[in-house]
Amino acid sequence: MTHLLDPQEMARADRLAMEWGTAGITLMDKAGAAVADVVARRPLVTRVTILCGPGNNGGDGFVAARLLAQRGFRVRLALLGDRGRLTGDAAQAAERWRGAVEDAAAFDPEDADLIVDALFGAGLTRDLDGVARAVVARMAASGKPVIAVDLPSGVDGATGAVRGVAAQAVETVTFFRRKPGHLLLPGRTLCGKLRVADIGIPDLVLDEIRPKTSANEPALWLPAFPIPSAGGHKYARGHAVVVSGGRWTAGAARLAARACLRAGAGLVTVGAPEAALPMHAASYAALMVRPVEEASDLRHLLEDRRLSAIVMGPGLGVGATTRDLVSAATGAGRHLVLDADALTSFAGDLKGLADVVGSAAGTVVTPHEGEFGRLFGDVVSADADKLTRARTAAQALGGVVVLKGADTVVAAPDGRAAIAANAPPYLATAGAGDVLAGIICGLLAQGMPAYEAAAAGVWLHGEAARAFGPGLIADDLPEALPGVYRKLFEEAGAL
Ligand SMILES: NC(=O)C1=CN([C@@H]2O[C@H](COP(=O)(O)OP(=O)(O)OC[C@H]3O[C@@H](n4cnc5c(N)ncnc54)[C@H](OP(=O)(O)O)[C@@H]3O)[C@@H](O)[C@H]2O)[C@@H](O)CC1
Ligand SMILES: [K+]
Repeated sequence: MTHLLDPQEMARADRLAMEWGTAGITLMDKAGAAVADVVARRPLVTRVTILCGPGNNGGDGFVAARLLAQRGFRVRLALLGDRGRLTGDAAQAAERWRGAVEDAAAFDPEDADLIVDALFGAGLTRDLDGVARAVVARMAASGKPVIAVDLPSGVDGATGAVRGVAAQAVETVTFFRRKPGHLLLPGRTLCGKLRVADIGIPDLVLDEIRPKTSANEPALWLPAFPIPSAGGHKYARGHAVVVSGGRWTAGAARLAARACLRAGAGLVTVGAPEAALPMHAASYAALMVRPVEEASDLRHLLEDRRLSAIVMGPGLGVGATTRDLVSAATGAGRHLVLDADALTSFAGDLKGLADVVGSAAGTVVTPHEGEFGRLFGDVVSADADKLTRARTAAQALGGVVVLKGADTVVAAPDGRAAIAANAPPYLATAGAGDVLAGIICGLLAQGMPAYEAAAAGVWLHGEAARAFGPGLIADDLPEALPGVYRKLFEEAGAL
C-alpha cells in the first residue's frame, strides 16, 4: 500500500477499473459514500454546505449531498459553473440530486456547520483564478471545518503545491491510493487527517500502471532490510568506515560513527587526522580508529576489501583535500554515502562527482536544499517540484539522491522515488544530518541496496526523533534507534 499515484496514473486506474467492468458511476457512488461517512462522523454537524466543481470531483460532491440528505442532514449544494455543462458520471450524479443547486459564486459559509470541498481534485490543470479562486478563498477564510474530496481544491496532486489558493481541511478523503501531493508540503499539511477509501478499483491495475513513487514506509524496504540472523557474524554485518575531519570538527564524524554502529554495522572504523584520533578512540569503546590525513592514507586503509561502506562529508572541510579523499574511496564493491562538505567540495562540478559515483558499487548523496542547489543547480530547475528535482538529480548523478527537508524525497537513477512524512519538526537540529548519513552507511555496510538503504535510513531517522520527542539533540538519535528497531523487528515477526 505504499504506492502513490499521480493524477495521470490515478485517471488510468479509474479507466482500467471501468474497462474491466466497473461502471464509472459505481466508483463515484462509492467515493461520494466515503465522503458522506466521514462527514457523518464529525461531531456537532447538522448543516452541511457542499461546494461542487465542474468535473468528477464535483460529481462525488453530488453523491455525498444525496446520501447526507437521506441521513437527515440539512444539505445545501452550490455548484461552480453551469449545471447544463456537467458531463458523464458527474451529470448522472447531479441528476439524482433532488435538492436545489445554488451558485457557488454566491455561497455564504455562515449557513454551514461544515463545508465539503468538492471543487477540484485530480483534474486541476492550472492555477485557480477568478470566481474559482474567490470561492476557495472564502471557504478558507470562513473558519468552518472543511472536508476535502480527494484533495483540498487548489492543491496539486502531483506536487503538493498550492495552485493559487487552497483551504485548510480538517480531513481529506482520497480514493484507492494516496497521491504525492498528500505527502509533499504544503499539500500534506493542508489535507488535515488523510483517509484512503476503497472504491472498488482492483489492486491488479497497479500491475499495469507500475507506479514508481512511494510513501517512505517500512513495507517499501523491509524485504531488503538486514534483520540479523541467529547464526550471523559481525563480518557478515559489514565493516563501515567514517572519514573524520580534524580535531575541532570531529564531532560530526563521531555522530555519524555512532549512528553507523547503532544501525547495525558489524564493525566501524573511524579514519581521522592524528590530532583527532584520541578523541575518537576515547569516545566509544566499540569504535576502531586509524590515521587518515589525506587520500593516500585512505587508499591504504581501503586495501582491506572488507571495508565495504564509507561515509564522508560531515565536518570534513570544503576543498581539494576532501575531493581527493572522495575520489580515493571508490572501487569495485564499495558503497559510499556523501554528505555535507563532500558535496560542497564538488559544487559546480557535477561531472566530477558523477565520475566518482560511476566507479562505486552504489552511492547515496544526502544534500539539504542549499547543498543540492550548489551541486545540481545547472541540471535541475529550481522551479521544478521536489519529486522532479530529486529524480532529475539522481539520473544526472547516476546515484541515489536524498533531498532532505520536512518531506524528504529519496530518488534513484531508475526513476523510483519515495516521500517521507514521518519527520517531526524538532528533527531539524544541528548534527541530525550527520546521524542520517551514518545510519544509511550502516545499512549499506550490511548489504542493503542503495535506494532501500537510503529510504530506510530516512524513515528510521524520523522515527528515532519521534521516539525521543521534543527537546531532541542529534546525540539522542542513535540512542533512540534500538527502540525503533525493536518495534520494527517485532512487527516484522523477527523478534
Ligand atoms: N470516474 C472517475 O474517473 C472517478 C473520479 N473521481 C473523482 O473525480 C476527480 C477527478 O475528476 P476530473 O478528472 O473530472 O477532474 P476535477 O478535479 O473534477 O476537475 C476538472 C474540472 O475542473 C476544471 N478545472 C481544472 N483546473 C481548473 C482551474 N484552475 N480553474 C477552473 N477550472 C479548472 C476543468 O476544466 P477544464 O480544464 O476542462 O477547462 C474540469 O472541468 C477525482 O479527484 C475524484 O474526486 C472519483 O469519483 C472516482 C471515479
Ligand atoms: K477537492
